[in-house]
This record gives sequence, structure tokens and C-alpha cells, in this order.
Amino acid sequence: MRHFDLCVIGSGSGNSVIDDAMDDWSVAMVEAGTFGGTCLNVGCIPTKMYVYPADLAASPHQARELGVDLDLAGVRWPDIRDRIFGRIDPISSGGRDWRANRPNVSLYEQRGRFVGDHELLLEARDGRPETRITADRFVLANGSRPVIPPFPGLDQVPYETSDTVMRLPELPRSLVIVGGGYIAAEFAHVFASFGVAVTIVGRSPRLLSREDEQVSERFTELLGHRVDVRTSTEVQRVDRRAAGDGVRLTVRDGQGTESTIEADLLLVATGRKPNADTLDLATTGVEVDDEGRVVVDAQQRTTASNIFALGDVSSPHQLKHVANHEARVVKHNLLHPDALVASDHRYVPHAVFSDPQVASVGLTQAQAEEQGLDHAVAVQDYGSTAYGWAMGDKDHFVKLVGDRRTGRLLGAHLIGPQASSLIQPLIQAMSFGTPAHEVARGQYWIHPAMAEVVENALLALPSPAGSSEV
Ligand SMILES: Cc1cc2nc3c(=O)[nH]c(=O)nc-3n(C[C@H](O)[C@H](O)[C@H](O)COP(=O)(O)OP(=O)(O)OC[C@H]3O[C@@H](n4cnc5c(N)ncnc54)[C@H](O)[C@@H]3O)c2cc1C
Ligand SMILES: NC(=O)c1ccc[n+]([C@@H]2O[C@H](COP(=O)([O-])OP(=O)(O)OC[C@H]3O[C@@H](n4cnc5c(N)ncnc54)[C@H](O)[C@@H]3O)[C@@H](O)[C@H]2O)c1
Repeated sequence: MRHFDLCVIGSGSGNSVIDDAMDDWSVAMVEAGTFGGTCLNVGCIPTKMYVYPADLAASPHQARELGVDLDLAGVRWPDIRDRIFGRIDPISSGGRDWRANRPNVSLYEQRGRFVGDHELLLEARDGRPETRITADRFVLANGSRPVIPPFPGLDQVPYETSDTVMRLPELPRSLVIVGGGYIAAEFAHVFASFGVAVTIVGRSPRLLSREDEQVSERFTELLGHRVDVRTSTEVQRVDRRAAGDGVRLTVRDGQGTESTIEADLLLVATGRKPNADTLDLATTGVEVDDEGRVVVDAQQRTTASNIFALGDVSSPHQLKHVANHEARVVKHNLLHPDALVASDHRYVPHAVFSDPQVASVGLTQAQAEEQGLDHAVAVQDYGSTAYGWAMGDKDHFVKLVGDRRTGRLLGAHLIGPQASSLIQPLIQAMSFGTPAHEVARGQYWIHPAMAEVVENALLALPSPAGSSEV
């Protein structure tokens, strides 16, 4: 049985753990799926490559209100799809080849599961024989997968998940999406912009229900102008549509009324669960929590010695920037076992790349209230700034929650154009502990850029006595 200094399971963020400083280590990289993991192949990157053309396709509507008549002559789905995967697939295969050819790395393209404390069984696959390996250290970086709810009839009909929907041969005429979170919000924008009749079935009263309530309410309202949004609605069963292909969902709304929704295609977007359960961890001493996540401490150590974990398999955030950060921490801690560092999860931001965009960091207003914090709230409309006038904006805003005592930000919640970029100075302020007033007044803000909406929101928070007004 071959023995390694290090074994990394999962080639997404796990791939970046392997460093030149480990050139004299023998390393096993184990990957059961497409090299590069979720973000590159079926996640962040292809979705955003779809969102950009979707933004273009949706622009005639906004342009019309500003006196510019544009017509959307058409959407060439195969061209959009092939541009995206023509770019991504070679990155995945190039990354795979580069990794496979490193002299100190053995790439096992097989599913791994533990059969002993530090012993992994690699299942036979495509002519590769079943193999066992051992290693001194392991990194569990094997991600998460879509949750498929047990709706009656779902196993009898064809359906898509985010893993498959981006490679469709052609656009459907209609699409029903079950779920009201990130994936539903982003794909609803993409497909609706491309002319598909989209229905979202969400069981919560609002879409993006974990966002600040005001943001989630506004998002639900605005997406509802372009998409048939059914909130507080539960799926009762799923059948094939009577005529031809497609599906029929029987749903029940908040009043208990049953109705049916028919569509060419069904997209299930009801969350992702960690892949910890695929590793047979019972033999290792690695603890898994009630939600199926590998338990890690601040240094990304599991409860078993010399086994680290990172990313979706252990993180409640399920975000690529978090997985990347944790991979840097694990790499450092593998190389410097006597000087361990901790992950910084104080201010984890996220963005939803829909239309409108949503971005958020820190506490919502409701969380600040629940925690009994002495807080102030400022809400600034994009439309109150010069760039907002230029865009004719009537719908979007920046909402800040500030700590009255320290003058620092507790949370920031943006809904509107470029929210994912506009939020960055606010993440920076929170991470470095800069008071809101200092962020606003301690630097120039370019006039009349869109970022003035952030400056004005900061200035709308109460400033500590004696703050500079200059
Ligand atoms: C549609 C979609 C859009 C997203 N958009 C964003 C976004 O815009 N921004 C953002 O921050 N995040 C986004 N995410 C989330 C982000 O993709 C994930 O948080 C991130 O990719 C997780 O990285 P990871 O390294 O933990 O796991 P992965 O990248 O999933 O890597 C895990 C790898 O392990 C392999 N594996 C699993 N089990 C085994 C096993 N037993 N043996 C061998 N190999 C195994 C898998 O095949 C996979 O390749 C999105 C996710 C999805 C699904
Ligand atoms: N822009 C981004 O950063 C981005 C984009 C896409 C995905 N992601 C990551 O991927 C993860 C998965 O995305 P997602 O949208 O699937 O999950 P999500 O957790 O954002 O949303 C899941 C939705 O499904 C609903 N749901 C769950 N079980 C259900 C059931 N049985 N019946 C009906 N509805 C049900 C929930 O109420 C929720 O609205 C996200 O949590 C996020 O971390 C991130």
C-alpha cells in the first residue's frame, strides 16, 4: 500500500493547498468528479458568465425608460453556452494535466472513502483498479452537492439541478424553479432575461429570506415584475405534464389552496448538503455535526489528529471566497504546525448576482435588535445621488446598521446595480474596525460615481460627537 505525506480529497479549493513549499512531500490528490470542483465547473464562474449576457439581454427595458429604444433581436443559447464552457473546460483539463504532471503528486481520479484511521480506499472507476493508500495528513475538501427533496413523484420525472442546467441543448420555453435562495434568484434572472417564462416556487414568505427583511421584501417585489413568484408555497407532488415532455407541479399556497404549474423544465434549487457522508468518517474520529458538516476548530483542524477540513464540507457559509481563505489557512498550518493560524470568519460577505443584485455583510437590522445592540439604521436610495438620477433609479438602496456607541458598522445590505462591488469599502471598514464617519470623511469619493450612494449612507448614520464635518 502506497503511503503519502499528504492526501487532499477534492480538487476545488483543495487544489490550492498544495504548494511549492511541499515539493519534497509526496502528495495524493483524490478527485471523483471534474477537476477544479464546483466553482469552476458548475458554480460561481459559469453562472456569472451567464449573468453578464443576461444583464445585456434585460437592458432594453431599462433603456426604453431613458429614451433609448433597443430591441432584443434574439438570444443564441448554444453560442452563449459554448463560449462559457469553451473557456472553462480547457481551464479544468489544463489544471488537471498540470497537477497530474507534478513529480511529487499522484492524482487519483476515483472516489475516496476511509477504511481506517489514516487509510483511504479509492473505488474502482473507468478501468482504474480499487486501491488503498495511507497518509500522514489529510485535507477534506470534498465540498457539497444539491439537496433533492423527497417530493412525491420527483423520482419519476426528469429534472435539472445547477449541475446540469447550464449545459442544456436548447432554451426551454418555460421553467419552474423550486427554491427561493441564491440559485433560484440567479437562474430566474438568467432564464427570464433570455425570454423563458419562469415561475419560482418558494416555501418562505419572501425570496432570499435570510437577507435583511427590507432587502428580501424589495427583491421579491422586483423579481416579481419579471417572474411568476409564488411565495409561501409548498410542492405537493410532481408529475409528467399530460401533453408531451415537461412537468406538472401540484402546489399548495399559504391559504391552503392547491393549484398546478406546468413547465417544459424543472430546476430543483433547494440548498446544498456537505459531502461528509460520502467519506465513511466513522473509522477516523472525525466528528460530523447534526447538519452533516465536518466539525473543525478555528485552525481548520477536525477532531482527528492531522486531518484538516475546509470549504463546503465543513463551512456553514458555502461560499468560494470562504473556501479559498480556509485553504490558505490549512496550507499555512500544514507547513507550520508549530505556529498555527486561525480562519477569520468575523465579517463574511456574500452577493447574489441576480437582477437586482444583492450584497450583504454583518448583522441585519433584525439581528441587531435581537442582540439588544444600541444601533442606528440608515437607508440611502440610489435615486438620491447623481448617478442614480443618470440611471433613472427608483427601486434600489443601501442600508447600513451602525453601532451608536463605537460609530462602527454592524452590517451593510445593498440591493441594486453593482451591489457586489459597491459593498467592498464597507467590508473593509468592518474588517479593519474603521468607524463609519471616518470611512466617509477620511477619503475622497469620486463625484458623481455610483459609490456616492455608499458615502451618503455612511454620512446618514449618527456620528460621534466631535467628528470632523470637513
Ligand atoms: C450554481 C452555483 C453558483 C455559485 N456561485 C457562487 C458565487 O457566485 N460566489 C461564491 O462565493 N460561491 C458560489 N457558489 C458556492 C461555491 O461554488 C462553493 O462554496 C465552493 O465551490 C466550494 O468549494 P470546495 O472546495 O469546498 O468544494 P468543491 O469545489 O465542490 O470541491 C469538492 C470536490 O470534491 C470532489 N469529491 C467529493 N467527494 C469526493 C470523494 N469522496 N472522493 C473524491 N473526490 C470527492 C468533488 O467531485 C469536487 O470536485 C456557487 C455554487 C453553486 C452550486
Ligand atoms: N452568488 C453566490 O454566492 C451563490 C450563488 C449560488 C449558490 N451559492 C451557494 O450555493 C448554496 C446553494 O444554493 P441554493 O439556492 O440551492 O440554496 P439556498 O440555501 O440559498 O436556498 C435554498 C432554498 O430552497 C428552499 N427549500 C429548501 N428545502 C425545500 C423544500 N423541501 N421545499 C421547498 N423549498 C425548499 C429554501 O427555503 C431556500 O429558499 C447557497 O447556500 C450558496 O452558499 C452561492
